[in-house]
Parts: sequence; C-alpha cells; structure tokens
Amino acid sequence: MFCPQNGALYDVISKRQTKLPLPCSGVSFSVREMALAGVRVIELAGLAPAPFCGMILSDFGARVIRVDRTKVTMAMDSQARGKRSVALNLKSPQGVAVLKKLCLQADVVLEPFRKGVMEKLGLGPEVLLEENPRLIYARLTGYGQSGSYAKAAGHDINYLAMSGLLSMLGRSSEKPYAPLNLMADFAGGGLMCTLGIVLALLERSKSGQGQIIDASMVEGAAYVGSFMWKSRSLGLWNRPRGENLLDSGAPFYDTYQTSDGKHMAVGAIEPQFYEQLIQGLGLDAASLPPQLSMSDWPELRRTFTQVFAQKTQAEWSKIFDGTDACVTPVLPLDEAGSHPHNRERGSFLMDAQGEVSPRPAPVLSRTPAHPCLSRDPVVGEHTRSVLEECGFDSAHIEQLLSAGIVECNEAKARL
Ligand SMILES: C[C@H](CCC[C@H](C)C(=O)SCCNC(=O)CCNC(=O)[C@H](O)C(C)(C)COP(=O)(O)OP(=O)(O)OC[C@H]1O[C@@H](n2cnc3c(N)ncnc32)[C@H](O)[C@@H]1OP(=O)(O)O)[C@H]1CC[C@H]2[C@@H]3[C@H](O)C[C@@H]4C[C@H](O)CC[C@]4(C)[C@H]3C[C@H](O)[C@]12C
Repeated sequence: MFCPQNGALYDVISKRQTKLPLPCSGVSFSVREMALAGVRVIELAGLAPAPFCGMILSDFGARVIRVDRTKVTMAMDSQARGKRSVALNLKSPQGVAVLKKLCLQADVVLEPFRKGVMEKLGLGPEVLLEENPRLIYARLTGYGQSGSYAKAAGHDINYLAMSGLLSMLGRSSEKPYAPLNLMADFAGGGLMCTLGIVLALLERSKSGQGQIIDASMVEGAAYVGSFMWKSRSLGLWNRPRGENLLDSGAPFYDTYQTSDGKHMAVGAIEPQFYEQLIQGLGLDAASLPPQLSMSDWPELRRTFTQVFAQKTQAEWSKIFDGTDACVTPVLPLDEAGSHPHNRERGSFLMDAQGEVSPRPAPVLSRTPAHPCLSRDPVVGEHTRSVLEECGFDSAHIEQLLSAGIVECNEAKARL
C-alpha cells in the first residue's frame, strides 16, 4: 500500500488485519480525496499536544514535516503517524535560513515552545508572515502569548488547574485528580489548535491571507469545559466535588467493580433508563428510595456495589447489552479494539508494526481520513528528500550536512 502523507510503501500484516478490520481496507482512494490534501505543514518537534495536532492534520491528508533537533538519539513523538522528519539545528543562522525556506512553501507552521523562543531564533510570526503572507502560524502553548504566566514552564496538570476545571475533578472528600493528561494537552491543546488551523485555512480560502493562532491550553481546556460554566444555573454543580450528578456523586452515574475484579460503567440518568438499570440488577424499584433523593445516594450506592459484585463483567454485559440501561463494560485499551461494536465499525486500526490505535475521528462520508500505517519516521530520515523537494541542490545539502546544520538518517531508518 502507498502512504499518501509521507510517500512510504508498506504491507499491512494481513493475518492480524482480518481480526481487526482496518477502516480503509479494501477501499481505493487517492490522496486528493482527503479533506486536507495539499496542505503542507511544518511542525516543530514538541512534547505531546503539538505532535497530536500534527498527527490529526496528517491523518486527514496534510503533508506534515516534523522538524527535529540534531544529535537526538530517539524521537519523543508517539504521535508521528504519517509525518516525515527533518533534523535541523535551529541554533545556527544557516539552520534558521533552512527553516525559513521550508516555511516559504508551507501553509502552516506549528510551534510548541515557550513564548519568545521563536522570536529569539529570528523565526517570529512577523518575520515568517512577511515572507509568506499566506502562512498560518500556530502557536500552541500552556498559558498563551500574553499574561504574566506566558513565559512560565508548565504541563497539562497546571493548565487544567488554571482553567478552573481541575477543581471539579475527583471523588468526594478527596483531592482533585487530573484525568491523565487528556484535558489540557489533547482536548484543549492539540485538538483545539487543530480547529484553529482548519478555521484559518477555511478563512484563507476567502481572504488569501494567513494569520497567527494563539492556542493556550488553559483557554482551550476551559472552552471544552464550557458546559460546566454555563450549566451552573441549572444547579448541576452546587454540591462539593464528587457529590453531584455527573461527577460520581450519583450512584446511577458511576463505575462498579464486578466479581472478576473488572468494572462496569453506569450512566442511567433519565428515569426510563434508570428503570432498566434497576430491572437488570434484579432489584425491586418499590423497595428503593427515589432516584433523585440525594440524601439516599450513599445507601443506594452501597446496594449497587453489592449487586454488581455478584457477577462477572461478561455476565453483566450479557444482561445489559441490547437494553437502554446505559450500562457498559469498562474496557482496558487492549480490549477496546476487539469489542464487537468497535470491531463492526472498524474503530481501531493496526499499523504495520502491529500496534493498535484509534482510527481518526470523525468519519467523513466522502473524504474520510486515511491514516498512514507505515512505521513512524526516524529522526532525520527525510532530511535529504525534503530539502531536495524544497529546492536545495545536492552541493548545498552536502554542505549543510558536513557543517552539522542538518542530519540525515536514511540509513538508520533502513536498519
Ligand atoms: C511523555 C512525556 C510528555 C508528557 C507531556 C506532559 C504531561 C505535557 O503536559 S506536554 C505540554 C507541555 N507544555 C507545553 O507544550 C507548553 C508550551 N511549551 C513550553 O512551555 C515549553 O516548551 C516546555 C515547558 C514544555 C519545555 O520548556 P523548555 O525550557 O524545555 O523548552 P522551551 O523554553 O520551549 O525552548 C525550547 C528550546 O529548544 C530549542 N530548540 C527547539 N528546536 C530546536 C532545534 N531544532 N534545534 C535547536 N534548538 C531547538 C529552542 O531554541 C529553545 O532553546 P532556548 O531554551 O535556548 O531558547 C515526555 C516528557 C519527558 C519525556 C522523556 C524525556 O525527554 C527523556 C527521554 C528522552 C528520550 O528521547 C525518549 C525517552 C524519554 C524518557 C522521554 C519519554 C517521554 O517522551 C517523556 C516522558
């Protein structure tokens, strides 16, 4: 198969593929059919949010070049699907000149550094946009490009804390807990920055002009959490953390351990669905307190806990599958792909190395994503080919290589 994003040819492991269908298997497509076909992205290598943004763009057809540092032994990018890698030393004027040339031919540059880093390198937006006014200059940071925290180091948990949302996450009488680094890094960061890029591309198709995207993970996370702010007047969050309807306060919106040490997720909010939950659990509704009697929730939770502990996860799944009780098994990552529903939809895919990961979402009916399934790039694997494409002649490339401005690891990639 041909990988449209990075041009790699590869074979998919067919045996495993039959167990876990690939969303694109059997479908013939051309790169021109993908939503972001023709979009050229320069992604400066970062930790997690920007790589995710680059991967989404690549999944939907953009040609993403990741600019790595030189003298790096290993890529830190676990979201490298479909990308090409150029190893370039930006601490040298020649390296800066190479990046400028790459950006001249790009639609998007994505930078994940602390405020001021790009300006210090002479690669700030005023410079790059002057040279290429159609460029979309995406800046993905924790605290944004202004404000007193703008230059401070931080990670997902700090941004989530600053968004207001972390204060709401956690069990009753316990300290706040971050839901992995999902909310700020990925939902409020990488994904929101992707939205900004797609919006700017759309706008550019009318105005012909690029623009700067100031994607702050604090603001992105807060925006994802708009429901929490805007539903406060409904009384949904009046009680302390962990004691409300949707924060594990309600016994009908929680997880329960099964007899085999696994868990079931229960989301039976509406009365008609709650009724089916009670039926499935084999309880007598008349002997239970009313569903919304908050003072009875602790007692009701104890009852549900005891009942769920009497059967295995598979037994509960059998009882609840096909009902509207809103009860599902809590699947570990390595079981999610093989659940019948997810298999039927091809929700997960397997790459050429046998690694399973989620299929790009959402599914577009005419121009769906076709994620590249070949292996991730080695740092500097595509330096030569990218520079050639960009118009550098071989003498110039050799000079850059021998001066250590760029590194080429084609050979390492073949090992
Ligand atoms: C999996 C782990 C990742 C966890 C994610 C975590 C939870 C997050 O929240 S990520 C979000 C972080 N925040 C941001 O992205 C916001 C914006 N960015 C910043 O605020 C900062 O960049 C920063 C705080 C994140 C980092 O600050 P830092 O001071 O390091 O950098 P900057 O100020 O931005 O400046 C960058 C400098 O670099 C220069 N530069 C950049 N590119 C080039 C280039 N091509 N050439 C030359 N120079 C370049 C630039 O000029 C700047 O220079 P100056 O400072 O002089 O201005 C992973 C977290 C840690 C990983 C492990 C670790 O790395 C060790 C191993 C490494 C190995 O390769 C792989 C295994 C590791 C164990 C690795 C494993 C995982 O990846 C981690 C655990």
